[in-house]
Order: sequence, then structure tokens, then C-alpha cells
Amino acid sequence: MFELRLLCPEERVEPVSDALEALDALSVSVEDADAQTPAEQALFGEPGMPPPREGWQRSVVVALFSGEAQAQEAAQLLAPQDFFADCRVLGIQAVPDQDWVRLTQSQFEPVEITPSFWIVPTWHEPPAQAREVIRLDPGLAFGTGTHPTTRMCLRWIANHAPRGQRVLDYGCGSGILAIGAAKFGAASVDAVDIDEAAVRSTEDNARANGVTVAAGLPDMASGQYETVLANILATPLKVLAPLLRGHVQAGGHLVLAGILSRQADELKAAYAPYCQLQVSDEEDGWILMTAAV
Ligand SMILES: C[S@@+](CC[C@H](N)C(=O)[O-])C[C@H]1O[C@@H](n2cnc3c(N)ncnc32)[C@H](O)[C@@H]1O
Repeated sequence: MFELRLLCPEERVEPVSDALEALDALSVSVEDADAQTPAEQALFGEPGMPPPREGWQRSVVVALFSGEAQAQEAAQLLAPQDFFADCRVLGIQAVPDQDWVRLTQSQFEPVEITPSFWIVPTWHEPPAQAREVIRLDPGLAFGTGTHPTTRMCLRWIANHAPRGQRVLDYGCGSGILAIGAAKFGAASVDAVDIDEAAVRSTEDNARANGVTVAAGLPDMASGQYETVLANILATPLKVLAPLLRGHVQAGGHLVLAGILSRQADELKAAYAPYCQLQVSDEEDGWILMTAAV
């Protein structure tokens, strides 16, 4: 395969990418042309909020073609176009053949939750010390165990083993927390999400892990549960405060994640009319907040 590399200012990236796709590029990716230089400008925003800028000042647009002739033809066809003004061809180069499946898989290693509880991709053998294992491959839904918020929830589940309990996973993504609760002895687990792809993913992952989880859209959650887990983000968690608290039965636990350390006070205030939240874990600037109801 051959890659065609183009330098484009921010406003040209979209039309140039569209044109490359129309010219049968196998893939088009965009990189920051100023990365690792003093001119680099980070694109970041609050989690869940739109970024302050849409793109980098200057981007390198990389298009992959199956042959060198197609890459050259694409460069020649783009050059005279109006939307290519201020853009420049950086070059065409051969891309060495790789085992892409193996390369992708090598980026996902088993994740340790506790010394005896691991998340293990299907292409790995579980570590010898693992007694509880969730088998999960990267997919479309959030939750492979690599994010601190997921890990903190799983650690809480492992430490509190919800044996015999009725558990609700609100915002289930891949279903990882629901599966964790089932593995640690929950009698029944409901898992809900606003995203239908997440519901399907939860069903598939629960089946692959040999546990029973009832997955559905949010109105499937009904009645009260001894443990309610919700790893969403601070803003929806605040809106959902009365609903989530309403699902926790007396003597039960509410476990919330997706909250940054600096958001602890606003979460405490939002839940104050219903229960007393406290910070029970912290990792990489994220916190786990829990309440015994
Ligand atoms: C950060 S992911 C967490 C996934 C998984 N529970 C975990 O811990 O890794 C948040 C999930 O919540 C879902 N979500 C966001 N807002 C929601 C809402 N108001 N009601 C239900 N689910 C919601 C998203 O679709 C997403 O799958």
C-alpha cells in the first residue's frame, strides 16, 4: 500500500478529506502538523463538552491507496482544485505490510482490577493469579476496563461482592460493570443505556461471559435495587439524582463514577436532598462517589 501525505490549513481539511474518499482512498486520517513542536496547540475540552476548536491550525492529511499510481493520480487531480489552495503535497511513500490484526490486538493487554480480578481480551490467556475474569474485546461501546472510572467501579464491586443482591448498572456501555456484579454473585442484574448499540453489546458480552444480565433502554429499570452503579458524567449524574436515588433500596448502595476530583462538591450538593455522597476512591484525577442509603 502507498500513502499520500498532504499539508492543509484547518479550513481545507474537510473538503480535501472528502475528495480523497471520493478518489477511492482506502482510509483518510488527519494528524497535527505541529505535533511535538513549539507551535503545537492542544485540542481539549471538558469531558462531554465540545472542544474549544474544531481542528488544528495545520494538519497532515494521510490517504492510503492500494497502489502508487492511484496515489499519484489523486495528487494530480487535487492540485488544480480551488479547495486545494494553500495545501501542499508532502509526498507519497510505500507503507510496509503489517499484520494489522496482531498490531491492534497487541495494544489491548489484560487489565488488573485487583490481583485476582482481571479483564482479559479473548486473544490472551488469563494471568495465572486471576480467579475472576471478565472476557472482553474492544468494541463500539465504552467500557473495556482501561478507563479509571470503569476500574474504580469494578474495584468497588470486587471489594463489596454484591452476593445475592439485585443490582442496576445505569449507563452500561459494554456491560462490564453488570458482568462484574454477576461474576461477584449478584442474584439478578439489570443493565440499561440510552444507546441501543450499548444494549446489544451488553447482551453479547454477558453471553460470552456465561452470566445472565437483563439489558435494555433506561425505562427497563424498575423498582429498587440493593446496589445501583452509574458511570456516566457529572452533568447527567446531577440531572439523574432523584431517579438514581429512587432506585436504591433502604440499606443499599449508590455508586457513581465519571466525576472529576474538582466536581466532588457540586455532586455532593446535587445529591444532598436524597443522600450523603462521599469520595471513596480516586485515580488519575477521577473520583468514585458512593452513598450508603
Ligand atoms: C462512560 S460510559 C460507562 C460504560 C460502563 N458502564 C463502564 O463503566 O465502563 C457511559 C455510558 O452511559 C450512557 N449514558 C449516558 N447518558 C445516559 C443516560 N442519561 N441514561 C442512560 N445511559 C446514559 C452512555 O451511552 C454510555 O454507554
